[in-house]
Amino acid sequence: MPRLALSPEFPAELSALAQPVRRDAVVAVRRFLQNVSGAPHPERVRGARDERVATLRLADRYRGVVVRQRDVYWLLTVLPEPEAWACAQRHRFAVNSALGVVEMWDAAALERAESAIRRAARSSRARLFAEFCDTDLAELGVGHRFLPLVRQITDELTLEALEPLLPPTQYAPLAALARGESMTGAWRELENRRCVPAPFEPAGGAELEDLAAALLRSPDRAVFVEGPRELNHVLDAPGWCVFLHPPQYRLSHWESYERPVLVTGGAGTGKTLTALHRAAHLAGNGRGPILLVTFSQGLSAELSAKLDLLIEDEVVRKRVEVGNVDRLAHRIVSQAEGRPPTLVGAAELTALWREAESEHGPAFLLREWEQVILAQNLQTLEEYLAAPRPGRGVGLSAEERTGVWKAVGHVTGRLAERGKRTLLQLAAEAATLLGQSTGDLLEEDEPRREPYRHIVVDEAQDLHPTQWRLLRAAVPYAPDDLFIVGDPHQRIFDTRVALGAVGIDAIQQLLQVSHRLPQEILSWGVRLRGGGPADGLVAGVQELYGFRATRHGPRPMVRAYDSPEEELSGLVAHVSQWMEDGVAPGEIGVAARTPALVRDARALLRESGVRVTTLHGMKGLEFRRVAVIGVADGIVPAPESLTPAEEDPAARAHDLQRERGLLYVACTRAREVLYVSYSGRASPFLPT
Ligand SMILES: Nc1ncnc2c1ncn2[C@@H]1O[C@H](COP(=O)(O)OP(=O)(O)OP(=O)(O)O)[C@@H](O)[C@H]1O
Repeated sequence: MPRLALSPEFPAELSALAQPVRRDAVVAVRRFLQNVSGAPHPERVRGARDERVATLRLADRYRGVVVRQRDVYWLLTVLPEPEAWACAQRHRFAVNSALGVVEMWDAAALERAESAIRRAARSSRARLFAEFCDTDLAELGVGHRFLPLVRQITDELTLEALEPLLPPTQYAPLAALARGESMTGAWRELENRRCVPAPFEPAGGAELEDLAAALLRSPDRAVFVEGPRELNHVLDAPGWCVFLHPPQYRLSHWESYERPVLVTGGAGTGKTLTALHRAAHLAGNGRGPILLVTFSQGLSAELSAKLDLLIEDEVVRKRVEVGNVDRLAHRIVSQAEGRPPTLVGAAELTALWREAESEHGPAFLLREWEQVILAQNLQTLEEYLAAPRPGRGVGLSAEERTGVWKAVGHVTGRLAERGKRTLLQLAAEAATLLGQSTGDLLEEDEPRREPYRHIVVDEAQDLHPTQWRLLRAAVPYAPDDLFIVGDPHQRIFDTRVALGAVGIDAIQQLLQVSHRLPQEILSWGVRLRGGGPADGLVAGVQELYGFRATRHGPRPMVRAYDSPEEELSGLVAHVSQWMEDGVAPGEIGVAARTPALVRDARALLRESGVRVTTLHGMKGLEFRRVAVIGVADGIVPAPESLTPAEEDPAARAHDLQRERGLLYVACTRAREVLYVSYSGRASPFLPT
């Protein structure tokens, strides 16, 4: 029986074929896999640069290109016959000598580039890698086939021009050396291309010839399918279900982490996908129930649907509960009290703060309560008097603090009398309940402190310290207890907490390549965000430096209009054009800062079926094309959400940063096209 592996390009190319061709091709691949009569035979290709390459006739005038070694077949692509033969002739394959992963490159194109580089090198004595001997380069996996070419490279620009032609595992360490990094730095770059953590130590040349073993070390490039069911899954599921990029794969499939893990990374670097795959991986191991939490109910529904696609086995899928922290808190408190808790509304809460007759306003008091008192879980006035007040710009004397404490006492007292609570109070109570011996609560014979064996957290940047305490209490300290992903630059709420401060001593990992954004939107977005550091999650601050994309696309369109009416007409015209271009309504997202603008845009686009939401509502979503409207001075930042500078300048600076983050989040949802508009004066956040 042949062993069949598919490349990530194959399902995508197959689905682009006309339906009858696709159907025939699927049948042919299935027959080939099962080795039954009518299965296509591998046919050698005359003039192929690599003698292991063959083609399979998959449909009338269509062929698959395969690389064959013994009983293993790696199916790369499906193309009309002439193109399939040309593809088969052009490519070469090898095993990287440092990582043991598979490499593939267009040798015909590289040969042409090589002769041009040789000609150019004759007129220059400079050689980019002169200071590195062959042994150094070999240690970095630079293959003997590439070495003569590498020796001719005179400067960094020539190397950059070769990027699309070289296998990434060849280019990455060379680019690092060219940037002036040490051998260690170059090795680190190379290591980042590794999916499977086990080191590769070839004992002899045989391993470098073993393509099948190399494919097993390259799950980003090849997936083995055992039978028709698995084949269908690979062909039908979205690409991200099957193929992860090396850092995503490594992080999500790591056997076991001794300590909690925090993965940070810019917009579209695959944090959510990594979290989903980690949850699926843990579920597959079956060591106990898993909670996958995210910020909101809406996002948890999206995550749940994605997990359904990712995990086929129902039993395994049932091991993962998907939810948000508020719901978890609600459930724990309901179970303990025997009935659902009643929540207080925002207007009632504001009225209570007013009633407290403090010299400070309701907004100030609410922040002080949430950001200082609840955040640090302060239980007594003495604790409050001694507590630091990070992020609060106005100092409070002991007398003033006593006044605030009294106001908080008034509000919490009234709430208790009315049997009402805020969501954060609920989270705090749930954490306390879990901290007690909760045998009764969880209806267990054996008292235990937690309902989950693993917790995976998405959108971690916006969780409040109280919510972190709840999560910490909901999973015992053990290997693989917490796997957390987030991006401090996308924070859109007021909480900033270093995980260490809430008892989560996490190992930090970074994802740096955005697979959603084209470079043009990413660069513009980074300028919009201010490029400045963000704090929270990790101790200290985190920079956006080093964040990059792999694709190019059009630059964001920024359009100025004379009036709000014209701006809305402009929006409708653009959205209509996109739909005429063939973009499905579900692939278009429209966002604005204010509910009024959202209402107006919704009314105009009602028939179209596109999603229109607030900037907040864009969190965690993704669209092919995105329009953000009303990015005008006086709307973004929203004046009413800014603390007056005279009241608290530090809080105002935080507010501005949060508003910036909000716009950044909305703009970085676009996979292809970003359109931004305003009427009147542009928002001060827009890059010039
Ligand atoms: N391995 C992959 N295969 C296919 N597409 C991918 C892969 N990784 C990332 N992408 C693309 O990038 C998008 C972003 O992934 P994901 O939502 O996981 O990123 P994120 O880091 O959580 O983003 P954000 O923080 O901006 O919400 C995916 O929806 C997909 O389009």
